[in-house]
Amino acid sequence: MIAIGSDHGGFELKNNIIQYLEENKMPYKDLGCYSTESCDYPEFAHKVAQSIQSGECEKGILICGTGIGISIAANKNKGIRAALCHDCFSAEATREHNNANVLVMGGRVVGVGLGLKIVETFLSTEFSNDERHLRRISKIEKQ
Ligand SMILES: O=C(CO)[C@H](O)[C@H](O)COP(=O)(O)O
Repeated sequence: MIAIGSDHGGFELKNNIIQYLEENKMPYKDLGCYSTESCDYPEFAHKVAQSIQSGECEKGILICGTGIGISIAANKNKGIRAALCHDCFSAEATREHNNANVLVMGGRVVGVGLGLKIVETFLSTEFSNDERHLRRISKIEKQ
């Protein structure tokens, strides 16, 4: 299950991603926001983080205007490795190297075409399980 959330700045891209997930029969949970009305991104970062921490969702996708604020907020939650990616190379590398469990994008930064390609790359790339990456991730967890 994929948890997805955004503020008003990411609302449109979130809707496009939801359409992509539905077309590809990928189960998801939409944790808001539900309109373009101005709202506060930490709320949605926290909801997505909680759904992963509880084990209900395996991965998450978060979008705000830039992707910056919502990734800062998401990364304050234990066990959350949220990666702000605006290119496919980073989306692939963050899965392979960091075992990132949340993809973050800026709805005012990327267009729909690139955004969906980044989602596809992130969701289809496995963690390498390499010893050096596991060691580094465990150091993050201890901080
Ligand atoms: O990108 C963001 C946080 O990093 C927000 O989406 C952005 O700050 C919202 O701005 P505004 O309230 O002016 O629409």
